[in-house]
Amino acid sequence: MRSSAIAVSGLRKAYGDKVVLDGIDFDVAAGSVFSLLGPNGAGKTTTVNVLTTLMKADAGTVRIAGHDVASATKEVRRVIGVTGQFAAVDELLSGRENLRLMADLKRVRPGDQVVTELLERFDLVESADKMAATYSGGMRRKLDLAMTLVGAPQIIFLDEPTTGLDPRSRRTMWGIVRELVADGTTIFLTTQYLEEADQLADRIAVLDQGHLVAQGTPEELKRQVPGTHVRLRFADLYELDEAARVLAGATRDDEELILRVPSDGESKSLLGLLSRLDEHMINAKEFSVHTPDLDDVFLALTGRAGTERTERTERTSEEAIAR
Ligand SMILES: Nc1ncnc2c1ncn2[C@@H]1O[C@H](COP(=O)(O)OP(=O)(O)OP(=O)(O)O)[C@@H](O)[C@H]1O
Repeated sequence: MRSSAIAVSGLRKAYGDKVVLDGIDFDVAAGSVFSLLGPNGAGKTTTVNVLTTLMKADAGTVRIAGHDVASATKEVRRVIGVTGQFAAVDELLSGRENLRLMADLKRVRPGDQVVTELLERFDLVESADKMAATYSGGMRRKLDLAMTLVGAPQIIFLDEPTTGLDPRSRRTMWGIVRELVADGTTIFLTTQYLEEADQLADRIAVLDQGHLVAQGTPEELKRQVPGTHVRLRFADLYELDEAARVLAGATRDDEELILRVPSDGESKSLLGLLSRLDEHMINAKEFSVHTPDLDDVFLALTGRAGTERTERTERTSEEAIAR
């Protein structure tokens, strides 16, 4: 069995009378990616702050590489790297100077060599001597992460590393995370993006209103929600009624005019389903086969949609209004 890089037990934290973490427990195996998933304000940054010694917990214990965060702050700081939502990058320095400063602070030798390697690894060589203020958001995040890697920490905390990044920069970040894990680094990643956790994490914990409402591998979490189904959208309630009568075992959403029909998703079953609708002269406006994803998990666990879906829905309705 792999040793534990992070062990959290009974962690509690409140701001005044607002309880943000209400006794949470989890364990992260060394060399794995653990993702803490939760909507805005769920307490992800608070968790990172406690785990990285920046904030004291009200109760509970946290061990990082075996060291207690409350009593062995120095030892903990020696083995971790932290990339926060608010980048530690000094805008008035160049990328190279920022890295050099970090290498000096951490007394990493030979500093120049480490800096050159990181600039190359993060594809920042061309802009290395430009002021960081001129960098794009994606470049700044890369520089921030490169600075975190100076001194090769065993355990890295990434607090929403891709929030606000375009899809291409997000994928670059994912690639870097995968490389780090391949080298044996442990990653603690917070994210609002279900897809990100699904892509990167060995284990996921879902934080909601102070509690971890689920923990497991992405596959285990997906198993907690209804399986593959066909989703049909109709023009009006009359068509929905008709379809619901014809297709046994379907569940309906009257507001959205949607019918969900359990299915294995194979072409033969789909053809059968469509033929039945056609025989009864029922037309579906939309037709899709849906395999459960982490969005469904979040919805099933918390009764609310995940952030990505909320954004997507808002965008769709804005687009609809614009049209
Ligand atoms: N220093 C503070 N004093 C009072 N309340 C705070 C403080 N820091 C955070 N909070 C509140 O605690 C809750 C959790 O905040 P936290 O930043 O940990 O959430 P988060 O999951 O990281 O959210 P986000 O995705 O928006 O970064 C929020 O409601 C926040 O407003």
